[in-house]
Amino acid sequence: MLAPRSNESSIISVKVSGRKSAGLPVYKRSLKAFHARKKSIDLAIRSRAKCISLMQALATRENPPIERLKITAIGTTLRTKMEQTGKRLSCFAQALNIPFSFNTIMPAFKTRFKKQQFCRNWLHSGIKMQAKITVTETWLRKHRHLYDGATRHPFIRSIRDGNIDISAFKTWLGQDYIFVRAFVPFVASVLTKAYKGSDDGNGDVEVILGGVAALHDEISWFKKEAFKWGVQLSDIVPQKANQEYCRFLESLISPEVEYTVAAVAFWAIETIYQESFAHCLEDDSKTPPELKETCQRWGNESFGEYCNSLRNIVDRQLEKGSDDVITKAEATLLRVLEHEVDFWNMSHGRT
Ligand SMILES: Cc1ncc(CNC=O)c(N)n1
Repeated sequence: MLAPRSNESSIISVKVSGRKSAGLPVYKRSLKAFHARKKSIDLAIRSRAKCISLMQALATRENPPIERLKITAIGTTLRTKMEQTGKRLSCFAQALNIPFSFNTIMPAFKTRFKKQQFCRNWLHSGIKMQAKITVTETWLRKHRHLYDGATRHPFIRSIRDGNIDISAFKTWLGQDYIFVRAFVPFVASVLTKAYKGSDDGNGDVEVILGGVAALHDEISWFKKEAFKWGVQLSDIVPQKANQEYCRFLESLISPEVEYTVAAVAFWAIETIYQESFAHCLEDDSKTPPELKETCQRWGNESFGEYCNSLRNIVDRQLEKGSDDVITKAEATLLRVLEHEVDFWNMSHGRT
């Protein structure tokens, strides 16, 4: 559900969406209501700047004092970006002594039109709109702890903080090359399942084909990068965690594994790298310059959009999946998360 309107006194819900700013009149009207000491108001604010001026206004208000400011950002952009915004706003609220909470929701939209329609309705109709929470959203909330373990691993943190041990990086590079080679037939099998398993009016095959194509370039990149760091790829022996992960991928190639289940694994595998490496590129990161290109490879925005397309595919499939398939798919997600954590541990030399 979208930022539920609270009936408690002085609780203000603010909704943030999109990059473009809402018409100023909406904002002015809301502020007027606020100055008139209405007990509860609901603002549709579409930019961080406006949130900040609102907070400044709230901080100087004495009667009645603000009890809590709740901001819900609706997902029209990348999760990591929204969370960054949340962090900044939270710091600001703290400085102003305003009790503050922030949360994000990311409803999936099938088309750009649907998204625009949603945002427009949302701005104008206040709280009446409800966004349906997707299955992936539910899972990520439920397994937040494990998910964060995979995307904010000490290995990733050490890149981000600029104190990574270069030998650990080289280990990761060599092992990941082997992983990516095993990933290719897996992705090809997802492509086959997409072709066979659905009527594909939604263009799943094309999205997945884009993934296959990118892997070709990725393998060349690994070779080039290995040469740069003096890593001899032909000598690499896959370590235990890597072997187990590759074996897991192979098990998913089987035709008995449903398209939905395999697609969930595919989405999760790509997204974990996207979120992990995007974290190393945030403004306040101290990632060493020589590792920036690696982080860019998975942390860039267009890879992020590709991950979102995969997520939409997965949510659409899950929406019509049987209970049995949904249960299997969730278990598969958990196994991917565990394998990813083990993979980072192995790279970090903590097996
Ligand atoms: C262990 C692991 N997980 C995910 C990825 C990202 N997908 C393809 O490159 C990767 N390269 N390695």
